[in-house]
Amino acid sequence: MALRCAINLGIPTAIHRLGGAATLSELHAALLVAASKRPCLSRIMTLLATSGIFKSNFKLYYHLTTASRLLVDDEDTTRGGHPCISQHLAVCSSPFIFTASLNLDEWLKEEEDARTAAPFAMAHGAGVYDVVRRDAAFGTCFDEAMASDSRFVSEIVVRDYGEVFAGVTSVVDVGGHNGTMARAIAKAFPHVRCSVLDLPRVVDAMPADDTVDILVSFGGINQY
Ligand SMILES: C[S@@+](CC[C@H](N)C(=O)[O-])C[C@H]1O[C@@H](n2cnc3c(N)ncnc32)[C@H](O)[C@@H]1O
Repeated sequence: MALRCAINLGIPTAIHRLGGAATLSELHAALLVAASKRPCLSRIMTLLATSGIFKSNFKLYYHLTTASRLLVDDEDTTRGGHPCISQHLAVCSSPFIFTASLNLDEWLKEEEDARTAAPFAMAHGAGVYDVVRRDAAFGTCFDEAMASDSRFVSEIVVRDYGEVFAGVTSVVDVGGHNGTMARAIAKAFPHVRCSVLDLPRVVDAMPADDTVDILVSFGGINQY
């Protein structure tokens, strides 16, 4: 929850704009934190420094770490190919997912069978994709989260795991969302013909180009 708070307040981006390290006073000046709540910000920063999200220099300066650099959401970094996974973490810590996670212990005790509801459905009476469809705000956050995750992972896949595609002539990214992964593979390995299969709602919003083939899935929706 402290991490969610830091992302929503824009703390990693503020530290980045202050040169990669910031004092509490500099953060106070940069963030929308009420004056009376400033001591609480100090506690949140201490907690996040203890967890390795930031590095504290005797509580004078808070530095970005490898982890929090991935949370910087700034045009100058994202345009330069710097990955940002804040959107993904925002969904993981959202009320919908948090409430679902409260059912994990009960869900683990149930034997798996066709009637077993996933933790998300236990909490909300509907699956993730039903809620994505009916709750516009959650749907937007979910789409942004998937897009940020794909940008992050696709960069690593093409950079570090290229040998996987040796001898492969075609790939279908099943549940490939907006096609970020398939486009990255097609661009890095032109000998691979790439297709993206996803639900009509997602496919309809997908930018069309001749890099990848777009396939519509009318199958049952996978649920968590
Ligand atoms: C968890 S997201 C993963 C997105 C992307 N592959 C990534 O790693 O970021 C799962 C994707 O599966 C899609 N999906 C769910 N049920 C599907 C189905 N029956 N057929 C095709 N895609 C489906 C969703 O729309 C969503 O884009």
